Amino acid sequence: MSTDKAPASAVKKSSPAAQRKVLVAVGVIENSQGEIFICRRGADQHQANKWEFPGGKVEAGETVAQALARELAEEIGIEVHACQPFMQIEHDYGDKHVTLAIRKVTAFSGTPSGLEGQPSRWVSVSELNQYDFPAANGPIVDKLNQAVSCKL
Ligand SMILES: Nc1nc2c([nH]c(=O)n2[C@@H]2O[C@H](COP(=O)(O)OP(=O)(O)OP(=O)(O)O)[C@@H](O)[C@H]2O)c(=O)[nH]1
Ligand SMILES: [Mg+2]
Repeated sequence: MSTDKAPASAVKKSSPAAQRKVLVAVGVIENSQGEIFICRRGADQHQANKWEFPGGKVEAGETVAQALARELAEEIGIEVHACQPFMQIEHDYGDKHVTLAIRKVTAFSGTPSGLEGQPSRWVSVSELNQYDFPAANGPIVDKLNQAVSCKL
């Protein structure tokens, strides 16, 4: 038997189930008028052409807040100064299982725009229901609407 093989532990690949699991940092960004910034996903992306709250996958060694700051700088050109936990959602799309770690961006600088060519806009919370979001996003839109209906 050959003895020059790497030990099994060194070549072990993560299971197919683990490979389709992703942790995603998602930013709910609000302006002084209470509007929320949303972007449209590309035609070649997962959940193609749906609207989203900007963000992306957390990379190895990053915290959610670090990933959020990196993604929002890359995708929409803002610098995040502070964020707060908003909610966490687990959703299985069949081809992919996502954990959305959603943060409310409470302080940022810069003017957000779609730096990757993606359509983007500020919309009032009551208008969010008119946009086609990925199925996982339903509870985010509901929670934002509940917060608005509680304001006097
Ligand atoms: N950014 C973002 N991703 C979402 C939302 N809702 C949702 O289900 N996702 C899912 O989260 C996953 C990762 O998001 P992403 O595609 O933005 O990741 P990324 O920026 O790192 O993209 P990349 O893979 O092109 O580098 C996708 O499967 C996407 O469908 C959302 O509101 N915002
Ligand atoms: Mg993204």
